[in-house]
Amino acid sequence: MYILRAEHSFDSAHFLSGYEGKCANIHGHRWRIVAEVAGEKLASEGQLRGMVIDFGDLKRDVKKMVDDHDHALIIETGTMREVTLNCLREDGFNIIEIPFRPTAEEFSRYFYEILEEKGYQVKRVTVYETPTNCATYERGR
Ligand SMILES: Nc1nc2c(c(=O)[nH]1)N=C([C@H](O)[C@H](O)COP(=O)(O)OP(=O)(O)OP(=O)(O)O)CN2
Ligand SMILES: [Zn+2]
Repeated sequence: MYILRAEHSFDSAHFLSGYEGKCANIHGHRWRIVAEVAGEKLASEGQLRGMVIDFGDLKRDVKKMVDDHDHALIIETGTMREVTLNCLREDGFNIIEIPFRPTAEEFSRYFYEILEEKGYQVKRVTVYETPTNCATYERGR
């Protein structure tokens, strides 16, 4: 099996609702997303000869997915008062609501599923929350 890897980063803020400690406050990370996709066979002719897929396509899709989350405050639905959310939105802030706690683990599954929906045979997705801490999602066999 061949495994291809592409990575991209985005800068966004989050907080962990219900967390006891500093991560309960709004703070930012440079999130680094490493996506790995698999393929059994290489193309035998044409532009893709010797390739599973074109890195250019994979890079473009990973970058688009990641850029969609850049420079935002990413919050779990229901963890911020509507009035606060509305004020932030009215003041032009980019708020992304997601239906899960914004941890590295949850993001790794989330980005895995986005790439899967685009048709990739995803092997695993790793999300670095800091340069030294990451979580990886892959399907059990
Ligand atoms: N298993 C997980 N644990 C934690 C997660 C997570 O996603 N998965 N996330 C957090 C917080 O988001 C927090 O921002 C991480 O902070 P911390 O580990 O403290 O990272 P720092 O780089 O800020 O650490 P310093 O030691 O203060 O430099 C918490 N846990
Ligand atoms: Zn954090």
